[in-house]
Amino acid sequence: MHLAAANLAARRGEDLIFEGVSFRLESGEALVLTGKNGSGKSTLLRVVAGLLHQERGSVSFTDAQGNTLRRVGEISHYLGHRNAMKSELTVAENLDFWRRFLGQTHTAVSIDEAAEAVGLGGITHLPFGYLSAGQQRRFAFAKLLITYRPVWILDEPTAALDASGDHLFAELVEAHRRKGGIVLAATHQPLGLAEAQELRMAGFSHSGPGVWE
Ligand SMILES: Nc1ncnc2c1ncn2[C@@H]1O[C@H](COP(=O)(O)OP(=O)(O)OP(=O)(O)O)[C@@H](O)[C@H]1O
Repeated sequence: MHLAAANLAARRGEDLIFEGVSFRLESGEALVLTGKNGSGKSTLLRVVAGLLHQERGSVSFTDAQGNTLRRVGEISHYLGHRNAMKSELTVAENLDFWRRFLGQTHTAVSIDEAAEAVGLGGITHLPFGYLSAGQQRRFAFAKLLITYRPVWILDEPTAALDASGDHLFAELVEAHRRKGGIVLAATHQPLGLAEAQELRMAGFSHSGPGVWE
């Protein structure tokens, strides 16, 4: 199983944000995107997730049987800057929506188990909007657990977390990797992942002549 990107370029509006980005992640591997604000980390994640069209290049996922899929979003969890939860619904209602939307799999855990896994068992009856920013982010991680997807695409996943949340996040990601999962994450802070590769996004200012033409 592997996730591959070849010679990717992406444009936002009129501007080419990056070009020539390639990587290959095998089962259990993680790639961390770093770089200054505006360097294109979120853009690359969104291209891989299929939420933005690339200007050039390709993204593909090949499963353990050797079948190759171009629509990587179909086998990925995407966690953006926002948590994709409705404030007025309870945590349980939000997670139940996502479980039905994403489709249940035999390897998924229950909503209560997912809440326990993120250290917040017993409060899934509360409206999502009542929770603190860190609690909301933890429940966004719970979404990654209720349906199995081999690829996790995470945009600044630990931004709102305290130290124990950071540790918990690292444990969840490492457990996913031990099961063969692949992780692609953008971050400004260390994520505590073992042997993660790093791709430093340079942004357009380092992309060389001709990029703006
Ligand atoms: N919808 C949009 N239309 C036009 N330009 C955009 C749009 N979204 C982002 N950009 C531009 O694309 C560039 C890359 O943005 P992106 O969000 O990918 O950067 P980033 O590395 O994730 O930044 P940060 O670290 O601040 O999250 C920035 O210059 C940004 O202004």
